[in-house]
Amino acid sequence: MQSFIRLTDFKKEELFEIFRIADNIEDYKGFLNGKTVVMFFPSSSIRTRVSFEKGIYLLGGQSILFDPSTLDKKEDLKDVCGYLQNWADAVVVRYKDIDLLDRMSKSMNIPVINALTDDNHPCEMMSDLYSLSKIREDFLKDEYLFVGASGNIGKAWKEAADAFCFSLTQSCPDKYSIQGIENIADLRKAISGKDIVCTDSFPKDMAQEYQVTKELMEMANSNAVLNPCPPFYRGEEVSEDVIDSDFFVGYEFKHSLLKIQQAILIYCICGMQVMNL
Ligand SMILES: NC(=O)OP(=O)(O)O
Repeated sequence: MQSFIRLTDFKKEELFEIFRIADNIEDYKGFLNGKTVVMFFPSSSIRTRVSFEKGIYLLGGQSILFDPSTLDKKEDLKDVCGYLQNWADAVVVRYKDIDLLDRMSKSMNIPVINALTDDNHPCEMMSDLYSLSKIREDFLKDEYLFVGASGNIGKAWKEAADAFCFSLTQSCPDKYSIQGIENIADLRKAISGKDIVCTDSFPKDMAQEYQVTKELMEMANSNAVLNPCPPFYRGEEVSEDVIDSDFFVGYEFKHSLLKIQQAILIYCICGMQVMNL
């Protein structure tokens, strides 16, 4: 078993193995029969939680949901985990502090799967890249642009670029730049030559200057796509017209969350054994 906390904990071929499991998800029917996945999600999560719950149900498993504040008990986390592993086969955690996930992983012999922290969002990145792998000629040769401030989604894109080795540029005021990525503060210059434009909600002082519009997307490479991280806000980081245009990859793009999160659970519970199935 292996936890799924950072993409950079995995070799590229291991991440592609998760894609392979997702491609063949029908072969894993009943994989979670008799198994329980304990999930910690705040009420704000819609997409990640629904797709995890549905994915566990379709694999024959049971999910039990707690609010993440349950992990803030006075009881030592090691003791919570020591008991939990008696009945759970994996845990899925959305929590601000990634250190808590690392501590849970060290305290249990079951996988801990990161469903968003203040540092990253590895399941969402895997789903986006899997979806892109299906619609782009070679998604690793595309030029990626992240429009937004340093935050969990921007850092998640950097982590994904490091793990999969693709080219990523950021566009934001210099004060919001992410260490280790080129920042082109002028969005008009930054978008030129890009294939995949990603956004996150951003601080109010970025709103107008950095709003991705249809006119701006027309300055990117032909066949460029806009992949905003939901929840996105029309009229803030993205214009109404760009969301209603063909540049927006659409709601169905996130359909892959279901398969990919199922594949992550399978991979993490089985580890290398799945490669021999
Ligand atoms: N993007 C994302 O993680 O969506 P939810 O917060 O709705 O799960």
